[in-house]
Amino acid sequence: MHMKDILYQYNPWWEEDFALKDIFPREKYINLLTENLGNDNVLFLTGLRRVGKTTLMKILIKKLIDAGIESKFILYVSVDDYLLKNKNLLEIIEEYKKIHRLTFDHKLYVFFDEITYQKDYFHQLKTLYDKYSIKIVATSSSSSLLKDKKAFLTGRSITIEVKPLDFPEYMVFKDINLKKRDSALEEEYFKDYIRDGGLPENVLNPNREYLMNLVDDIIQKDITAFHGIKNHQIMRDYFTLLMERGGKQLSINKIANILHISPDTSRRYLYYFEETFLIHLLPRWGKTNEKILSSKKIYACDLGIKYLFTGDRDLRSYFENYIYLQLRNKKEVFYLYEDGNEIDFITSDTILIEAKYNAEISGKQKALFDRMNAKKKLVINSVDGLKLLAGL
Ligand SMILES: Nc1ncnc2c1ncn2[C@@H]1O[C@H](COP(=O)(O)OP(=O)(O)OP(=O)(O)O)[C@@H](O)[C@H]1O
Repeated sequence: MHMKDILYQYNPWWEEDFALKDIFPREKYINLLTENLGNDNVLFLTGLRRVGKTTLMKILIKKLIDAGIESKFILYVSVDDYLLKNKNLLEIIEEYKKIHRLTFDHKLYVFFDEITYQKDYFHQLKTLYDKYSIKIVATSSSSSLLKDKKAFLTGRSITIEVKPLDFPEYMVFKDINLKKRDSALEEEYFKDYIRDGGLPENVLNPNREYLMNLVDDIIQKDITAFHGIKNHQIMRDYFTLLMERGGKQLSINKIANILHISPDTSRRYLYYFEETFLIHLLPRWGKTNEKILSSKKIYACDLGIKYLFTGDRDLRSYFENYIYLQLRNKKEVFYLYEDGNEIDFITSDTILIEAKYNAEISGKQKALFDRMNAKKKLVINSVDGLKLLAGL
């Protein structure tokens, strides 16, 4: 297949009206992305596989077309396409220029999906950035591949992490509209949300096998194959252990012992999970040294995935995990641990947050809570209480 034909397939709007079917808008992200379309920065979208990055790109493309941008000035390519394996970004752009006889006097909008599949994508992006009047939007499902290389575009790139649907978005996707305030019903729906999680396809059509295959695929393609690890099963076992330890301080050594691997290997594997967004690690609040040496707490990327591995035996742990996901990227966040007592979260601007689903804060914890000099102190113990997070 010629590259020209491939590009035509990826960009149906060059020839016909472009419509998006059965897509729910995710206003928060769309507003944030639209705000960033106007500037020259390279816009990176990261996040877990299947979380909806490509869909957001397509929504942006539709917005541009609806705003009157001529469709030939918009290019979308999935860089991990097998047929484009031997083509670099500059060659793709050259072909695109040829197709539309573009001279680059016009501003172009170029969307590269899964950009990190190109080995030296950052050099190529920099060349494109320096050479043309071009707005580049790119996605990646690996945090570290972006982190290492973004230095080439210092001050000229913005990264937005797309997260699984939160509970209000879940309700929209499920077409549930609680007209009257009904806390009891809301709690029930939240239990459904815990089971389904926030991955769009799984919310629309819940299926354990889908989530299991997704986790397996990420472990297989993005971890074992990518890092040359031969034992796939050990990574599955590792991930199961991580899910079971959700919300707890993680001991790299204990996991190393259980899996019969060295502590160094255990640490390395842990970061592989983190870079695929399958898990998130929360550092301890304190002096720099303490922060580095203390164990981190672990959270799942998605409640549905956590549910797959641990079932519904501890709703409180899901609630805490949910709060972590809401705080993530909004604030720099840590956990607080002092004299054997723990407060779930403290933000860098000293907001204390304790997740206590259907329970009261314990006496010792309360003492620590009261003793801390903090800007705000929140105990969240119900789904209704989650609204307190909106104001942060
Ligand atoms: N806003 C949405 N409304 C309806 N369905 C959605 C929405 N966002 C994502 N989906 C569905 O979820 C699935 C995954 O979405 P998408 O391909 O955009 O994710 P992705 O993050 O780009 O995945 P990958 O990293 O694997 O390429 C698709 O089937 C898509 O239709």
